Amino acid sequence: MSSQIIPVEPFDYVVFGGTGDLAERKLLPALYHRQLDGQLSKPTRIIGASRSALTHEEYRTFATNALKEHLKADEYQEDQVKRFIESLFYVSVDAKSDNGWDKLKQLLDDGGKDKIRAFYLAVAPAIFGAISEKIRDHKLITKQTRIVVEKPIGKDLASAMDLNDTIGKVFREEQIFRIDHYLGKETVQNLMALRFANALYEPLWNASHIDHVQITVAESVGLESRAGYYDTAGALRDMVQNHILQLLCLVAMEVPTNMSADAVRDEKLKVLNALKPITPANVEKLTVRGQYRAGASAGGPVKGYLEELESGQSDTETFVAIKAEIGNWRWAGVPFYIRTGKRMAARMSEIVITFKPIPHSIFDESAGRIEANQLIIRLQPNEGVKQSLMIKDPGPGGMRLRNVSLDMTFSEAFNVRSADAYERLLLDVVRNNQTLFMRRDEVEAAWRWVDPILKAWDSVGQKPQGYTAGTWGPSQAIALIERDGRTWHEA
Ligand SMILES: NC(=O)C1=CN([C@@H]2O[C@H](COP(=O)(O)OP(=O)(O)OC[C@H]3O[C@@H](n4cnc5c(N)ncnc54)[C@H](OP(=O)(O)O)[C@@H]3O)[C@@H](O)[C@H]2O)C=CC1
Ligand SMILES: O=C1O[C@H](COP(=O)(O)O)[C@@H](O)[C@H](O)[C@H]1O
Repeated sequence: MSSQIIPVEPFDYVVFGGTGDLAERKLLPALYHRQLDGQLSKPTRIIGASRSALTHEEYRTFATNALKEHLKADEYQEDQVKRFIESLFYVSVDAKSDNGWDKLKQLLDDGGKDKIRAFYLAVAPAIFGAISEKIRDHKLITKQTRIVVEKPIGKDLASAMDLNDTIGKVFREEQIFRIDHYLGKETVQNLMALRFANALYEPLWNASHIDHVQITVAESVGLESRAGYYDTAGALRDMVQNHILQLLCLVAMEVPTNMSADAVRDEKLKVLNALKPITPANVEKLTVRGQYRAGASAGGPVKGYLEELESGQSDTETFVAIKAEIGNWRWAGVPFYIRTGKRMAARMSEIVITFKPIPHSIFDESAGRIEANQLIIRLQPNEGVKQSLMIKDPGPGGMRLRNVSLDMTFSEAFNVRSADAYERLLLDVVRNNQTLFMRRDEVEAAWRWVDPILKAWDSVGQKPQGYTAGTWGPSQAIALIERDGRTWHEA
């Protein structure tokens, strides 16, 4: 066990949707990893809850198979798996009936009413309300209870407000943990460390010194098995409304007075409220929608988006690029170029801060071109931070300048495994720390900016442009930034 790992108090985690894809691929492996690192104390219990009629033993078999499939060979350690599996239980409940709820109450109460109790809603948002009400009606809420809610939180402002109202009728805001798994990524937290634990950047972190910011979240995968959900959402709702706007907020927010949940979230909220509106008058200039066509990925040829759909037709975007601006003193006139898409050339997510060029060069032409400094924060792959600097080419050949990078890849620098975002977030719930979770007003403010873009696309009839799978998106996305005399950063 690393000396930095502090065990948390014992807890009961009830995972509604405990037999689903999210539980299988992410939640169970994340909790197992925390045990492996020595962070779970006895008598912690993880209780799967969904309609399927399973015994505790059958659920343990399900979980063992999930760990076998989703852990690396050296992470699957028989003795550790055995210990983990012993902490698993299962209750069959239906959100829409009273079946099973008394059993769940009995199991929880057996663990003690003072024990930390977390309910994770890894189910479709349509049953968030029904489950919340059952939790209340069957008196499962104790002083130590929190609820965790997965995305999507709505498909527009009105539905997000409805969902927040529904959950808010049962739980207080301090009990509600709205997950955005990007906030649990190591580099995203490092962004705050970089900005607020160094004297170096903050004085330069404004429109006087920063030329522009780029945020790219590129995926090489396509729809996988999520066509039903994705085709009703699209890239703007699926990635921009939540993950990308959260990244933008962390880059752009003022310095919070401390790391408390509300201090950080107050500052993020101000950024969301300061985003300049995109309207039918400017939407075609400021946004690009794309949809992938047949092409190639690392594994060989891949189908186009429409061929993956049963209906064979759709105007849903699988790519979006936006030139956003923040209307405040710190960021006036600094464009934030954002882009995200599926079936792009690589899985690559990064934030690039490009500083302004030096105001005057004292070097003659033989020194070569002086490039603007860039700070690159890599989310994936190879999480890390890179700072480019101009230096003199070594040797006696005169003053020739070269652009070099101070490059730090966290896993190499610290020789540690990069933990999955869910590992951090699941335990922040236990620790009752909401700093990396979205507050209601943030989610709604994000929709307040996104909704008009969706409406503007409809109103001007802006359809997605085709792009070949395995590329960086439609040519119009390149034009979006090149019109301003800038280019997308090439990883
Ligand atoms: N999968 C992922 O990677 C991600 C998922 N999410 C979100 O997480 C949520 C769950 O997703 P995912 O795991 O993929 O979905 P799945 O469809 O794989 O799983 C749904 C789960 O809900 C249970 N369930 C369905 N109806 C009821 C009911 N009436 N009462 C009790 N349990 C019920 C199902 O079990 P049973 O049939 O036995 O009842 C199953 O365990 C969704 O909101 C999704 O958008 C968010 C980010 C990523
Ligand atoms: O929330 C989502 O995120 C994933 C991308 O997450 P990452 O951690 O693999 O970068 C995306 O594939 C999915 O469509 C979206 O719903």
